[in-house]
Formats: sequence, C-alpha cells, structure tokens
Amino acid sequence: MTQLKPILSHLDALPSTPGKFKPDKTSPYHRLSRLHPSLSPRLTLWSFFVLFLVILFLFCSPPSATTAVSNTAVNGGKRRNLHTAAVLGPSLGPNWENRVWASARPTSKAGLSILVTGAVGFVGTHVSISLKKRGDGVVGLDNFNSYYDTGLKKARNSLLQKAGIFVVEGDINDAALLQKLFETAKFTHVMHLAAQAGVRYAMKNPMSYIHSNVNGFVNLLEICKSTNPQPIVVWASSSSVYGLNSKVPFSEKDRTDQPASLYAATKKAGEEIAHTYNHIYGLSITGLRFFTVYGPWGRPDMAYYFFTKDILRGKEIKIYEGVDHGTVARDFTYIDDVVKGCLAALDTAKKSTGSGGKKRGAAQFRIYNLGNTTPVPIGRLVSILEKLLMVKAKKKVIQMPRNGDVPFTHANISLAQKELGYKPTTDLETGLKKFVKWYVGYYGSKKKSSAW
Ligand SMILES: O=C(O)[C@H]1O[C@H](OP(=O)(O)OP(=O)(O)OC[C@H]2O[C@@H](n3ccc(=O)[nH]c3=O)[C@H](O)[C@@H]2O)[C@H](O)[C@@H](O)[C@@H]1O
Repeated sequence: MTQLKPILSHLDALPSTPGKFKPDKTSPYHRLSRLHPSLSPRLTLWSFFVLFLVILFLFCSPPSATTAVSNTAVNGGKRRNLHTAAVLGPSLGPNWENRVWASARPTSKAGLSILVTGAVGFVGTHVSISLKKRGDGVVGLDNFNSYYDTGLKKARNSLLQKAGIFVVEGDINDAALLQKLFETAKFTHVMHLAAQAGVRYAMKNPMSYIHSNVNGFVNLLEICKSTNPQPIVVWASSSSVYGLNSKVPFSEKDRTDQPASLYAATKKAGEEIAHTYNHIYGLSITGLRFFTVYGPWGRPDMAYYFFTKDILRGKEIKIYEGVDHGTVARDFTYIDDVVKGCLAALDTAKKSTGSGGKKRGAAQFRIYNLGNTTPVPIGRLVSILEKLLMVKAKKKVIQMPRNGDVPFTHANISLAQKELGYKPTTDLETGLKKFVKWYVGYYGSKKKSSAW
C-alpha cells in the first residue's frame, strides 16, 4: 500500500499548467478542511452543550402532523437517523423553522433565496458553498442515502454547516416536508441536484432511479407549481441523454431518444416532465446536462475516484475499450467550471409566470450542455493518475461490458457559452491534480486512513 504523505510533496513539486492551477488558500474549502476533523476542545464543549439543549427541546415538544407524515414517507417508511437529532430533529418545531428561515435569508441586497436539493452530494456541496459565499440564502435538502460512503456525505455536511448552510435531512419524495419547507422560507429559486446517480448501478437497483429521478422530481415540481409565487427551477440532467448518438460533438438540438441506461432514461424522462410543468403551470425551468463532473469532494462510485483508490492499493483496474479496440472517452468537466455554469443558469433565468398552480403566461424553458469540449480517452485518464500518484497502475484492458456505459461523450457548449457566458477553463491534468491533492489530504488524516 502506497504511503499518502509523500504524494503531497510530489504534487507541490510538479509544474502547474501555466495560469491554471493555483492552490487557493483563501477558498472556503481550504479553510474549512483545516478545521476538519479535529475541532478545538472549547468548540466540542459548546457543541455538547448546544446538543443537550436541542435534545431537551426535542423531547419536550410533541411531534407535529407534518412529522408523522414525513417519517413514513421518507425512504419508504425507514427514515434514516443519521443526523436526525442534530440536523432535522423528530419535530419540525420552531427551532427547525428558525434555522430554515435564517439559512434561507440572503446576506447580500440582491441575493437569492435557494433550496438546494442533494446538498451534501458532490455538485450540491460545491454549488451551495459558492452561492452562500456570494451572499445568497441557501437551505440544503438531502436524504443522506447510503449509495456511497455516508462518512463522506457527513464530512461535506460539516463544510456546509461551517459555511452557515442548514441542511435538512429528508427525501424529495416527502411532500409534507417539502410543503413545510416552502411555507417556512420564501424560496425564489430551487437548484435541484438530488438524484440517484451512476450509470452502471441502474442494473443493480433500477427502482432507486425511478424513486428519485422520476417520482421525486415530480413531487418537487408539484410543490413548486403550487407555491405562490412559484420559484425558478434549475436542475441537473445529464450528458447520458445523448445515449448511443454517434454525431459529435453533442448539441442540444440532437436527438435524445436512444438512451443506453435506465439512468439516462430517467434523466430524459425528467426533461420531458420538466417541459410538461413548464407548459401547463408556467414554471421557469432550466435543465443542465452535466458531462462527467469530477474534482475534490467527488463521488467514490466514479472511475477517476475508485481508480485512484485502487492504484494506491495496488489493485487491478479495468480499462474499458470499445468494439474493435475502439477508444472509450469522456468529456471530463471540472467541478469549478460546472459550478459557474449552475450559478449563471440561476442568474439568467426569467421568473416563473404562474402562481398557486395556475399559469399566467408562457414561461422560460431551457436546456444547456455543461461540458468541457475535450474528450479524453480512459487510458489517458489513468496515465495522468499514475504520474500524479507516482504509482504504476495494474491495468487490465477489457471490452466495455453491456452495463449502460456509452463509448464516448463530447459536448458542444456554444449555446451555454452564448446565453450563460459559460467557459470551462480547467483541463483534465490540472483538475485531477487538485482532486489528488484533496484525496491525499482527506484520506491521509488519521481518522480516515483505514477507509481509503
Ligand atoms: O456525464 C454524465 O452524464 C454522467 O457522468 C458519469 O458517468 P460516466 O461518464 O460513465 O462516469 P464514470 O462512471 O466515472 O466512468 C468514466 C469512464 O470510465 C469508464 N470505466 C468505468 C469503470 C471501469 O471500471 N472502467 C472504465 O473504463 C467508463 O466506461 C467511462 O467511459 C456519472 O457517473 C453520471 O452520474 C453522470 O450523469
């Protein structure tokens, strides 16, 4: 097993891509990650005291009707207790309402008030922190599901808490909870990033995709359309909707009716559902097709992440190739570029026209590709990782299994460039260097050294 510490000094010694990689010591992530995971003893004492008061309060207040509904609705009746006492609480009482209200309040004059679903997810965390940093009010919603390491989700939640963002533990399928959230805060925008992610997992657990990406989305839009005034909705679709298309680069005008995975099919369904709500109720909706987003605090189920883990452990990795030894490639897009695209989509969106479930005029409906425009073969991804990690990978090249993967993705971003001012600036080598630096720092800490 490779030692993680020497990799850090090796990374610092590596030449940076001119003008691109600057370790940002002033970024909130940097400052916050220094605090994490060992809090000062004074802070710990205070935390215990506050926790004691919260528990006392929760035990003294009767459970509300909303809670009774939400407790059975979330996760099919099995509400996860992960943060229940500290974050949501068994009762959505005045304390909970105050926290939602305070977190939703913008700190800048022109700030937005945004509900971010999937807030402790990879993109959700980065987007939420960026919004908060510029003065928007942000409330997170996340079900903390165990699709991948919940420890990582908890760590992301700590970042959000330290940035002053309150994350409610709950599911987008929980209508009563959503209702309560919209009654408590007057959200101007919803950034919908909650989803069952991952292309290959759809063969193992198909229903989870229907639950989150179809049912959950409809549930959320139902609340949005009934709210008065209706919020603006921006949500995450996926490059996977281009499915088996062979015309490149993928343009928003291209067909999207031949998905290769159930994941892609549910994202495509989401786009059609969004259109319906826009058409019938006047909701302003923007869908963003993300192209293989990667970076610090990323998703452990994604290839760049588990390749890093397996290379460091000396475990064999499988590199997929297409028919006749064809190259499999992805238009890997760095998280900071995607965050800029998300913020631009929120900022350029026009208001919804309806209110209280009634349409009052045509509303904006948009779809944009957020990619990098430079597809990189998986073999090249692995050689960049080998260089950064100073370890030769044990590679096995195999034909891509029939698991829902597509051979390549390549975004045409001219529409996003024109209308959102979207302009990705991070190449894969630069972005992976930032990811590896984070990875080594995160798993190198004493607490998690056994987990990597
Ligand atoms: O762009 C998107 O829309 C999608 O991007 C990723 O999906 P994917 O591009 O398949 O990302 P990975 O699962 O990280 O795979 C990256 C590449 O590595 C390849 N791969 C994966 C696994 C493996 O063992 N070997 C291997 O070569 C895949 O075929 C793919 O070309 C995300 O996982 C999806 O949630 C997202 O919606």
